[in-house]
Amino acid sequence: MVLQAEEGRLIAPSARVLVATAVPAERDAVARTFPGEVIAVGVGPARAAAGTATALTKAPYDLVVSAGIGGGFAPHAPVGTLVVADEITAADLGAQTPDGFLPVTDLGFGTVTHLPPAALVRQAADATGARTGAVLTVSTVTGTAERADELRRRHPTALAEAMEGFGVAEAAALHGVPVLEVRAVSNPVGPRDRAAWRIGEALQALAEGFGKLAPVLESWKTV
Ligand SMILES: O=C(O)c1cccc(C(=O)CC[C@H]2O[C@@H](n3cnc4c(=O)[nH]cnc43)[C@H](O)[C@@H]2O)c1
Repeated sequence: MVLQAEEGRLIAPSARVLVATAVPAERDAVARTFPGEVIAVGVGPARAAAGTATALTKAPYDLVVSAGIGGGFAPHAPVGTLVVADEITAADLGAQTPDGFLPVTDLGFGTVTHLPPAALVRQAADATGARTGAVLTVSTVTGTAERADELRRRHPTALAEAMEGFGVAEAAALHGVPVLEVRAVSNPVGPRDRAAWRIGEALQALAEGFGKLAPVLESWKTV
């Protein structure tokens, strides 16, 4: 590790951290309290993967963070809760069969889960008071109680769902960079009620969370 001199002391340089959100409102909420690089890559796993991969080809990073608002699974992740993913799982990447859903890995392809570094997950949760659990990536926002129950059954540790984490994680993995996902809950996962989404409350929780997370992220190193 290269050390920098500051006022006669040797200090480790800050980790280079890239935070990827879906939309500009999320980017601006994170940027209010986090001084590192924050980009809005678009909604959904494909845009997230493409945008993150493009950023990673332009500059080196030590860590990539997928961040934004998300749906929370009741009763463990109510609106306003901050969730740090200990597992980032693509919940709808696979095949439907008469006997149920098969993840793409059961078909002999790719991966459906990325694991953020456990020590970083713990430090992030300790610093922010966030809950830790699986964050699911979906291409279709859950809109019925039946679908929410199916996801709960298939992913018993899931706390939240969103639409970008797995795409960000795939891009990070291709570049050999560790990944983290942080979500502030704006709505319950379940029957669609867009008017009930508490976006302002979630963006505030996201900003406050990143203020507490900043020293953890900046001091985090794999070596
Ligand atoms: O309308 C606004 O002002 C506004 C401000 C910030 C964000 C939004 C979004 O619509 C963000 C979409 C983004 O949110 C994630 N999300 C939120 N809830 C869920 C959910 O229940 N299931 C899946 N994804 C959810 C998702 O990552 C979207 O990209 C609007």
